[in-house]
Amino acid sequence: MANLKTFTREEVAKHDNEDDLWVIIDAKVYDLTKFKNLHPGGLSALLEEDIPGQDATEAFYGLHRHEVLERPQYRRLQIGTIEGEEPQIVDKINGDISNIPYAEPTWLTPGYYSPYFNERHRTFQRAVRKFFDDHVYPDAQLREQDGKRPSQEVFDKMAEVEMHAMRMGPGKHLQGRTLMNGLVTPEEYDYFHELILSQEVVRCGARGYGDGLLAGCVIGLPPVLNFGSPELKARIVPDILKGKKFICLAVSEAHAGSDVFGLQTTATKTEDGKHWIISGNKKWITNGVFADYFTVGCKTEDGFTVILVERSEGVETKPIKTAYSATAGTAYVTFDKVKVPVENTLGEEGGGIFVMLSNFNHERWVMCCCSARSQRLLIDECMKWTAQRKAFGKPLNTQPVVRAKIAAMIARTEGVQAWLENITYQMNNMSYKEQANKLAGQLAFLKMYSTRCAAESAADAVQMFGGRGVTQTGMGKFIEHYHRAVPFDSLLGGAEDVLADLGVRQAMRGMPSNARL
Ligand code: HEM
Repeated sequence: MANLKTFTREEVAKHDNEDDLWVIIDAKVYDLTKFKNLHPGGLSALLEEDIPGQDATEAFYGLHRHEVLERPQYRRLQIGTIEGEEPQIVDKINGDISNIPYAEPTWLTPGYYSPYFNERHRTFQRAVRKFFDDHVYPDAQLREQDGKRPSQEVFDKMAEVEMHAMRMGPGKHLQGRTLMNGLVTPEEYDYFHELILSQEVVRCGARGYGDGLLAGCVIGLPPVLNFGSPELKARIVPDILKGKKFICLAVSEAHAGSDVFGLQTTATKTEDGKHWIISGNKKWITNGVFADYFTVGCKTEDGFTVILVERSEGVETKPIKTAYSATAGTAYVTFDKVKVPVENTLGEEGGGIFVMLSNFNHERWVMCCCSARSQRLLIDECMKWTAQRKAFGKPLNTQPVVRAKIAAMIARTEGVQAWLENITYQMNNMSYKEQANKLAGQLAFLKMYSTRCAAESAADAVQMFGGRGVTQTGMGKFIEHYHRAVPFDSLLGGAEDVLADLGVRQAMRGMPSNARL
């Protein structure tokens, strides 16, 4: 921007035709003469009577995201600014808090208080957000499009600040590590820190990439950490937490999803009792395409057993095409007589249900963190869009029906986050066993409720964006993506109806036998 000049509006007005075409956008002057034939929106749009030589700010923001002007190839088109005027619309600043009302949870909104988050959490949040904006967001936008695995540099950067370890939650695995360059100690790291981390991941607005960013590890590694032998852990965990090796959870099958007793993958012992022989298939396995390790639910003589399988002879993975990007590495996995040492058994033989159940609460809570945060993106997008987009001569947000949709969206999002923070506070104060007893129902309800809210808000957002809400590029690109990907959240970790029923059955078990109306 070294050669920018200043112009008066009168000077700009002289460049008002096809061969000499300038416009003003937010006090910046653009020369579109050479660009006009390359303009993706066509030449005629630039020659409408109120555009050449004039202020096109309103017309531009009704049709383009601000990020268009941030792209280097378009930034070059700016030749100057208007004398005595300052641009009002700012570029994205990495690490910034959104100033759009309700686009951040209250604890991040200036002037509000929180009983849960302290200054240390806030410092941590600022660093994590800056980290994601600097190192993850650009990769997310690329990979969600090309479907390749998240870049190794991103995994490496995350490992430098111990993010892979932090995403496993508070616990022994953090001991001796320097977390986020020392901004939080392993002893003080709590579930609110983890909530922050999980929620910042989601801000990339790229759902497949979010899962590609080692969601498989978040659900597949805890059984190893909690139930693996010390030797097994010493051998595989360090490389996984460094982002060099990848692990996934392989439970659901073509034959059975939530119904673990219906699983058909079998593990039988060799005659000498030293190995398992595993055969069967697993479906919808997040990160399976690039995983080195598989935490596998198997049918065994004693019932259901969880076994760690390493990628080896007889293991094959094929990508499954889903509604979101291949960057998540969603796989169909087949095990054909795979030989696995019995030392890779996680927990007791026949005790797989306990291993799985102990994982479910944390897994569902992480999903709630993500779902709650992702709904903020809808608010951010819809508040901006309905303010800058005009229909029938007025901004969309002058229509009561649009405001009613936004109201419902905000109310749902605030409700979900408040409930989530309450549960997180319980988790910080309960033992793991108490959590299993008291929070399974709460989390089942919250997850079911959150994903229903998300789907309703996504559908409302599409209505507000119209055709752009179903278009993969341009103004509505995040809405289209969200609306397409939101069913994932409603299925992972248990379908909504299954979770709802689980919660009610738990509540029924807690009914006092002498209760009467
Ligand atoms: C610096 C100036 C401009 C640049 C760099 C630019 C760039 C672009 C780009 C990249 C697109 C593709 C859609 C997207 O990615 O959002 C687009 C679409 C479009 N642009 Fe521009 N544009 C500029 C100015 C204008 C102006 C002044 C108008 C006049 C109103 C205009 C009208 C349109 C229209 C009608 C579309 C199609 C929108 C759609 O498909 O929804 N553009 N422009």
